[in-house]
Order: sequence, then C-alpha cells, then structure tokens
Amino acid sequence: MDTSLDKSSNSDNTLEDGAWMDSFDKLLEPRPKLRELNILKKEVHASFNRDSSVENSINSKGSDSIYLKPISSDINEDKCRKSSIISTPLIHRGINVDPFKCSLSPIGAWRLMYFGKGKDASKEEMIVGNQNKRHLLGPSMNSGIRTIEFDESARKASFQNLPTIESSSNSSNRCVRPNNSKHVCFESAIDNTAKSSTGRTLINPAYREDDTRTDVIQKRVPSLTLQPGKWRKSICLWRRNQVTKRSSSLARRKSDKRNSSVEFIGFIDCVVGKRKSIYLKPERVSENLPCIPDNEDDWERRVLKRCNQSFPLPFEEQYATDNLMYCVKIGEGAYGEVFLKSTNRRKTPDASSTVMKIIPIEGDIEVNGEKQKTFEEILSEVVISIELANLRKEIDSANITSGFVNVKKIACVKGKYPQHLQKLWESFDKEKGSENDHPDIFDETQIYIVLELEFCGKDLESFTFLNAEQAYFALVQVVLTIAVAENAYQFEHRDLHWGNILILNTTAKEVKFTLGNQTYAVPTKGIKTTLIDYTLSRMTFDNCCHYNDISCDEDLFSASGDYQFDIYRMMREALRNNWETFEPRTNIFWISYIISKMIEGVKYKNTRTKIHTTYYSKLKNLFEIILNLKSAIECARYLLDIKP
Ligand SMILES: Nc1ncnc2c1ncn2[C@@H]1O[C@H](COP(=O)(O)OP(=O)(O)OP(=O)(O)O)[C@@H](O)[C@H]1O
Repeated sequence: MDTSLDKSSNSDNTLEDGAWMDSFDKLLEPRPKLRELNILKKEVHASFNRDSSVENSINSKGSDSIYLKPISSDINEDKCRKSSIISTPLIHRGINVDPFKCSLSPIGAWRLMYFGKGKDASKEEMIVGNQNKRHLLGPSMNSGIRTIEFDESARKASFQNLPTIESSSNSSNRCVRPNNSKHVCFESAIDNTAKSSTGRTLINPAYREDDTRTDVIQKRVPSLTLQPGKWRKSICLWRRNQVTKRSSSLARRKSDKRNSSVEFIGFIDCVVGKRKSIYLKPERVSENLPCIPDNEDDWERRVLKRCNQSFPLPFEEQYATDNLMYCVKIGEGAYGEVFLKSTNRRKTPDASSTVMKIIPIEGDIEVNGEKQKTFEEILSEVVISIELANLRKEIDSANITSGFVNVKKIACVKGKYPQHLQKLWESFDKEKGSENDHPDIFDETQIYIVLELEFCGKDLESFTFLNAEQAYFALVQVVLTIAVAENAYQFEHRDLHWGNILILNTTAKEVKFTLGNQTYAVPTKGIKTTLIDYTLSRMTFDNCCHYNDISCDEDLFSASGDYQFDIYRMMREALRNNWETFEPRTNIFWISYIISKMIEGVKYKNTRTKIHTTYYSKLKNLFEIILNLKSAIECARYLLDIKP
C-alpha cells in the first residue's frame, strides 16, 4: 500500500480512491454506489486505515458536513473532536500533511454491509436512501456496533410512531439478511449519559439498566448531531440541504430507466410539528374537535381580537422610522426576524427595551424554505404567549409569576417590509451573515404578526454566574415559574433548553411567586430569570388544549450531541407520542437538563469560594434525585421544603 503523499506536486494531497484496498476490499467496496446516491460526499478520500476515518470526518471545516455548524461557534465540532478520535493520529505515522478534506467518514460510523453485491445491489441502496433514517449517515459520537434491521412494515411505522430500530446488543454484530428484508449495520450508541459542553459526562441515575425508563434510551439511535440549544433552524437548514440533494438525485434517477420505479418519500412537511387546539369539554373530548369551527375567517377574527384590532394595519405606518430610532436586528429564526428596539442612542439593551419578533403569515410564497404559518397555526402561540404573560397580572390570584416573558403588544400588520427594517436586515447580514430570505420578497398583500416582548437579558448559555449559589437560585426561579403555570394551565414547556432561559441582572432582593394561593419570596441573588419560546409548549386554556403535535418529527427524535436531545425522546416515551396529553414529568425532564447544564456547561466567575462548593453540591444532589419527582409543582415543594 502506497501511503506517500507529494504535497508539492499535487495540491489535492489525497490518495486515489481505492489505493488502500486489496482485491478483497474492492469486492466489498460500497463507496462508489454511495457517491452515486449522493449519500457520501464526492470528495471523501480513502483513509489510511479503517479507524482513521474518524479523523477524516473531523478534519474538514469547509464541506457540507452532517455536523451542523453553528453560525458563531465550533463547540460541537470541538466536542466531537475530543470524544470521537479513535485512531492513530497522522503525525504519529510520520505524515505531516492533512490529506483529509471531508467531514463525513466513509467508514467510521457506518459499517454498511451487503452493498454492491449481486444484481440487486442498486435497488437495495435505493431503499436505504428511502429510509427516514437517512441521516444516520453521520459519524456517531459514541462507540459500539448495533445491528439495525429495516423491513418494509418497520419502515412505514417509522414515519408514524416510535423508532422501528431494534437493539441487538445481545446478538452477534453481524447482519444476517433474510430474502425479503433490508439490513443496514452501523455504529450507534446507547448513551445513558448527559454530556456537558466541555465534553465531560454526567451520569443520570434515571438511566440505569434496571430502570424501565432505559427503554427510552434503548429505542433511540442518535444520528443527526446538533448543536446544543437552538435546534430548529439547524434542523430546517439540514432538511433543506437534504431535500435539495435528494431531489436532484431523484431527478437523475428518474431519467434512469432501470431505477424509474424508485421514489423518495417526502419528509420536510413536519418541521416543528403541527400546532393544534382541541376542545377538552367532556362531551367533546372523545371527538377531538378543534376549538373553533374550521372556518378561516374565524381564525383570523380570533387572532385580530387578541391583537385588539378588527383588521390588519399598514406595516409602514405602525412601524414608522420615527418609532424605531434605536433599532437593530438581533436574531432570526426560520419563522422570521427578531429586532431590538432600544430607548437609548447607544442601543444598549435594558429592561425598557423591546424585542420585536416579526412573523410573516398566510402568504403563498415560501419563506426561509418553509410554508408560512396560517392564522390558525399562529393563534395558539399568541394565546399561550398572552396568557403566560398575564400570570403576572394577578388576574388569577391563586397562581402568579412574572417568570414568563412579558408581552407588551401583539400587532397584525400588512404590506411591504418597511425600508428601514430592510436596511437593518442587510446590516445584520453583512456583519453576521443571515440564512434567511431578504425581506424584499414580500409584497403589499403580505400579512405579519409582530410580537413585542420585554427585553429579558442574555440566555443561560452565554450568561456568566457569580457562583453556584446564584445558579441555584436561578433554578429555583425557573422551577417556581413552571410550577405556577403547571398549576394554572396544565402547562408543559417542552423545549426549555439553555437558549430559552433568559437572565437579566436586577437590584430587587427577591422575586415573588404565588402557587396555589401561597406566596413565596425567592432571593434573586442579583438576577431575574425569564422563560421564552413556546413553540412546542402545551397548555389548557378555556377548555381548550393548545399543543404542538411533533409525533412525526423523526429527525428531532434522532438527534444527538447533547443531553438536550435525549429529553425529546424521553418526552415522547412519557407521552406515548400523544402530544395533547398532560404529563408534567416533561417539565421534570427539562429541569433535570437545566441542572445538568448548571453542573457542567454554564460559566462561573468565582469557583473557589465555600458558598460555590456548597451550592454546587446541592445541584449535584438534586440531579441525583430529580427524575424521581413527578411535576414542577412537586419539585417546587421539594426545593422550598414544603410538606405536601
Ligand atoms: N424577550 C427577549 N429578550 C431578550 N432576547 C430575546 C428575547 N426573545 C428572544 N430573544 C433573543 O432573540 C433571538 C431569537 O430568539 P427566538 O427565540 O425568537 O428565536 P429562536 O428560538 O432562535 O428561533 P426558533 O424558534 O426557530 O428556535 C435569540 O438570541 C434570543 O435569545
């Protein structure tokens, strides 16, 4: 085997495909077929040995890797680098160049068998391409070979319900292929740990083998590696990328008579689930009826009522330049744009600033690769946002909290995107790069919902705590906030990752909560926490259950890269994939995740003090028992030491 590389004579310092193979290897070689399918990147190069493929997979920065890169950080990649390297580094083999340009390993995470064998080979590859588990082609962060068996009925089920993948950890690692089923073998993991962003590992007692809850873990096969925190945009981008690849590859294959019968199954229709609202009145529960008749005008009327309007107002007038003197774009989602309106010339955000989320709705054109939301779909988000914000108003004196983001105003506007907002969009694009469509795509008929929210500070991921005591009391605030909403509205947040907990410094000494008519004052320790983003949330309001049906979102349930992605699977298991069900344990799962982040993940200024050590131990002890609790209310009682 010739491993020599002449850097000077060839800028592409890679071996010829197949250079490392002997004749037997060549017989079994699946890669040309994979490349044809566009499953494997064309620029994947042969590795020196099988295990070095992991290096191959992590040395690329530029290619369209299955690792979804954050806009601003490489944490995920670094973490993979730390945890996945299993081979001899090139340097130890006396090679001082980096011949590997790809980020997707040809061998490492997958051990594909039965490719390229006999007449049926191409057919079989198509079926692999058809699997909803297509993204399993990613390098696993963990080790251990699993045998995965796909047959036709299992494949269908995988679109509807729980994963169809069965663990065969007790059986041999070899696949045996009966005539009528398709088998794919690849490396995967049964990961019973919570991984920190620093790459260290927290073992959660709930994941021990003897616990029935390990079913959750046994069933899942992590594959799509996501950046911890905000996942929606990454998953959307990844899906768009996959769809583009697949449609061009499908077009190619359609022109190929031999394979013309093979079709891909669409999979981008369920990006963040489907928002639903159903009646819970006893006589209507069994019918699962929508809260209001399926009449488009009625949905619009309801949204407008929530906006205190009877028709959409002109966008340009409502958000005129004069009202937006100190405005800047601060973020974006697949749903739309986020601007910050400050009250001072320096545009420094404070509690008087307003965050404006501008969401185009009802239009025919796709925005950021997505269909626009309808009045029907936006209604329940509007209702949840308003009612949770109203919990601060003491309307219901039994349950009071200011822990949910305050909604200053919701407006429904119509027209072209105002020029000055377009300019702010362009400045953001220039400085940070936007993945969204330019807002000049909207014409005068476009309708938008503008959510004006109180500015609530930095998210948990970027905040630096003084010490663990401050973090502990932040946790108490979060738990009480959820507990109050749980009590008032059977609320479950369902997506409480560290990007959705905001923290602002405060001079107030304490923050009050009323939970079931009892008022508690929690020390702030100088900070106030606020929860945002109810896209996946569930609540019962006015006999109506508002929830997001993500039962078919296989990609989200297959994601890995952080304990966060186990939580989606744990919720699915607890809810038996019926997302309208009230199951307050989902709140406990997220509290467990937040504690894990406070133990490993968040930043602390002073870690050498006694107070830090004391509260750090408290967090660790709490992490040990948290999954034994059944609701945020029970957790609040536990933290406040209240007897039930
Ligand atoms: N009330 C608020 N105060 C301060 N910052 C906010 C507030 N609401 C949102 N942000 C910030 O604005 C940015 C966009 O937030 P948002 O939650 O709407 O988008 P996202 O969650 O990234 O999108 P998606 O819902 O698609 O995941 C984030 O950086 C978030 O921290």
